[in-house]
Amino acid sequence: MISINHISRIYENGASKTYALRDINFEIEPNKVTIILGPSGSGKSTTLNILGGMDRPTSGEVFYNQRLISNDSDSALTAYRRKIVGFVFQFYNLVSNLTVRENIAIAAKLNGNRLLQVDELIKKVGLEHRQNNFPDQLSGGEMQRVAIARALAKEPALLLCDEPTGALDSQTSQKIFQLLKSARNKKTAVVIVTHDAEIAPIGDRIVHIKDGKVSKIINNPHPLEVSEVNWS
Ligand SMILES: Nc1ncnc2c1ncn2[C@@H]1O[C@H](COP(=O)(O)OP(=O)(O)OP(=O)(O)O)[C@@H](O)[C@H]1O
Repeated sequence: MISINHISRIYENGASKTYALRDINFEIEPNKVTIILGPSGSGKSTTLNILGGMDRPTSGEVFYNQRLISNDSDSALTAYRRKIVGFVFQFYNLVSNLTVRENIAIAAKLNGNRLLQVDELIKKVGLEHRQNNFPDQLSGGEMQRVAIARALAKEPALLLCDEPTGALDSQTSQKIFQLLKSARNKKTAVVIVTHDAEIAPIGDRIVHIKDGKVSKIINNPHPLEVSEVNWS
């Protein structure tokens, strides 16, 4: 579904250059959870931003369903982001003056989805009892569940998650990862960025990034259940 071919990304600030990514290659497929694993500063967020059409590589190509998107115009890239990509960030990014239900409904409406689906989504993330609350009345785990429901309201082909449990305790993290794993399907690829090697084996594919390079790719035909991870 997505091919990343020889991507490099150099940040230039005045005379200084940072080589955030150096010639990386990998594929993302639907019905799979791809984990991008690496230490701080290795280039994970830069990779995710390029996958999500929020940034362009300095060189190399990104294909979505065989179509070259890395040379797209700003408006074409915005359309790709709107139609294809759902984002889940570490710090939720909810609209603070909208309720749980409204945060999800607005995403569903923007994408022309049926209102009925809002109920399904609220149920899926287990927030029926919180649907009329505002974000500042929720726990971190609950806010992240709203963010996931909001991302899923798009029925995205690509669900991109940047350290989705970075601010959460381990018990809450387990529930969030279970939810994210269950989001993959024939149409949806799930990509999760993490620095936590313990979590990586839940992925169907693990892309190790180090110093802006892919150091190895592991295809994992028997991914761990979230409950099998060492959460201590
Ligand atoms: N806008 C920018 N300008 C200059 N350098 C940048 C910029 N964004 C990222 N970098 C640098 O690029 C490299 C990769 O950054 P990136 O954020 O992709 O890493 P990361 O693996 O996501 O790190 P973390 O886990 O700490 O978020 C780092 O050296 C970082 O300092």
